[in-house]
Amino acid sequence: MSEQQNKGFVREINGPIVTIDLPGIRSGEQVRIGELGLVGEVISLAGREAVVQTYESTDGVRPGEPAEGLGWPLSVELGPGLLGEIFDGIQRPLEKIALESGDYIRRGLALPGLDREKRWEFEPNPELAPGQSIGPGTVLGTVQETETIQHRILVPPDHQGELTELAPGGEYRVEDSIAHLRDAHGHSLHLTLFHRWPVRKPRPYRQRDDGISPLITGQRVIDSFFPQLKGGKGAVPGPFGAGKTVVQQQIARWSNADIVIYVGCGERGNELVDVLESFPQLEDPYTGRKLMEKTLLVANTSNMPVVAREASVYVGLTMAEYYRDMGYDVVMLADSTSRWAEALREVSGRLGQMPVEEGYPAYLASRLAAVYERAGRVETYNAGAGSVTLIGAVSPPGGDFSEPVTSHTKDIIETFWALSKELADARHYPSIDWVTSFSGHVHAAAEWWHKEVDRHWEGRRTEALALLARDAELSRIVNLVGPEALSDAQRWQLEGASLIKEGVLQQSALDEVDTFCSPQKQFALLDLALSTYDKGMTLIEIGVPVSHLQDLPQLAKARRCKSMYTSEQVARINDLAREIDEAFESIRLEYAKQHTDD
Ligand SMILES: Nc1ncnc2c1ncn2[C@@H]1O[C@H](COP(=O)(O)OP(=O)(O)OP(=O)(O)O)[C@@H](O)[C@H]1O
Repeated sequence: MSEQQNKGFVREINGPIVTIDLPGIRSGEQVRIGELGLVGEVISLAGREAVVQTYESTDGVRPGEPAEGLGWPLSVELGPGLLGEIFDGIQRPLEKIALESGDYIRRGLALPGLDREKRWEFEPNPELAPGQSIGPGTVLGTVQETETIQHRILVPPDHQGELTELAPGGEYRVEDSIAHLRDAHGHSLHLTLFHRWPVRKPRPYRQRDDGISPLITGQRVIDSFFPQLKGGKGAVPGPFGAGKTVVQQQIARWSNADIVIYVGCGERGNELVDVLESFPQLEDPYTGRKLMEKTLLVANTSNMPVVAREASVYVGLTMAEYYRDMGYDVVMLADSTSRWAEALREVSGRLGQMPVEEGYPAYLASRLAAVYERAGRVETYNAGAGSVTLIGAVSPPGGDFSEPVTSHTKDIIETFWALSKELADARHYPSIDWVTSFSGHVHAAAEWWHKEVDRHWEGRRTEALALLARDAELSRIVNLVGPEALSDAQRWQLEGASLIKEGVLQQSALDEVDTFCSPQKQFALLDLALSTYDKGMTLIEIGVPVSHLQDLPQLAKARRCKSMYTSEQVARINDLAREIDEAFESIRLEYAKQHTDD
């Protein structure tokens, strides 16, 4: 990327959209606008005039003020020092900004994403020697970025040649040279611990990888009912206050991903504050270290215009792809893609483009698809597997899932966790509706579950969903004609469904024991509910009145045992299943005895 800078001037200002006169400017180029040097990006060109979307408020900028092209597209800095950081939508480190300019970001503030002074202990790759040919993905060495994450310093995707020098082990700053290579034209290039990458250009990889590994989130309704694979695309649509943020935070906190990237995109300030305050306190359940050691946050701050949300998703995605290149499994959470789409709407409106559905531009669907397309499990250049799982929250106005962002998202993703207002109102959390949610990964995930947990997993899941569907039908009858109209078998079906709802699907994020549930415990709870239901039904079929079964104290225990036993105490859940068996057996014997006595 050339660092040559072009100068011009501002012609016209229309909110965040600024027209500049700047000969030689290129489409997509990053620019600085006005005396303040506001950050922007060229979105269209007409001769020497360029239309720029600015990521900072243009209040006070006047025609005639200078405009400057930086010579490179909107890019992020990729290198050690990303983890644990909180960036704004254009990768400015928020904590450092707070130190420099207080709580408010001074407009035009140009702070690099990565700390220039910090020294990192670089360990060169012992298998490399000058004279070797190196290319995209070659590991030049490693840096221990945090206690748990080793940062592999890779040759960037657009570099290839002969290694002429590799720095010895020692402390280096991100701008220090750690290797030299000679390219095919004989030019000597030096490589540092970091490089820049344009955010709108997906990072390349060798090929897609079809390996199967579920993203275990510890949330039963997700893992056991609507599973997500690593590298998959998911959406969490939900009406106001139904629990989107909690679902995303639970995934960030408990999932078995190596790296978590949380992009708070246009959500209300207090929700972001909650994330920013709570994350640094959390512990990673897999390593016992601080969760922030494997996490980075991108947050649109309240003084950034709507348009800035657009960039933040690409900034997050590029960093996610970068860690994927190192062979890590990354989860990126975007909260929310609706607010992101509002930025597209605002820009297209200001450009006078023809609105299509509800004011959104015609390219809404293709932009959404292009964002989600960057997720995936891949074979990296250095032959390992890595993945980016992308999960976007969607906040449809009025909870209407037929609106454009939700409906287009639904066509793109593989996993749809639809939150329901009715369930949230009834305090059934997570309020993921088992009727409207779906996962395209069930059969693939079954392979893993059958091998690692229990070969009855897929069958049990289907039985549970069938019972829940039956419950919905029967509840309609009860609403119409009252419970008296139901037979004992039907009442037991309602009882079985309620065992699944309370004992399996409901899971409080605030319950210390139940907030995370291992796959083994998930299956044990599901099996407990269903085997209780099955055995009860055999008793009902020989004529035992349903009330005899409903009164059993063990049933109440089956509803509560998710919070009584931890993931390490699965054996206790199996003990309870045996206790219920014995109780049913004694009812059967007693009933048989009564009938012989009669
Ligand atoms: N799994 C859960 N366990 C316990 N409580 C929950 C759970 N999910 C949601 N809640 C409750 O619901 C409240 C609202 O959840 P949340 O903030 O995630 O909703 P939201 O859909 O993100 O809201 P908004 O539309 O405002 O963005 C939480 O503060 C919490 O009290």
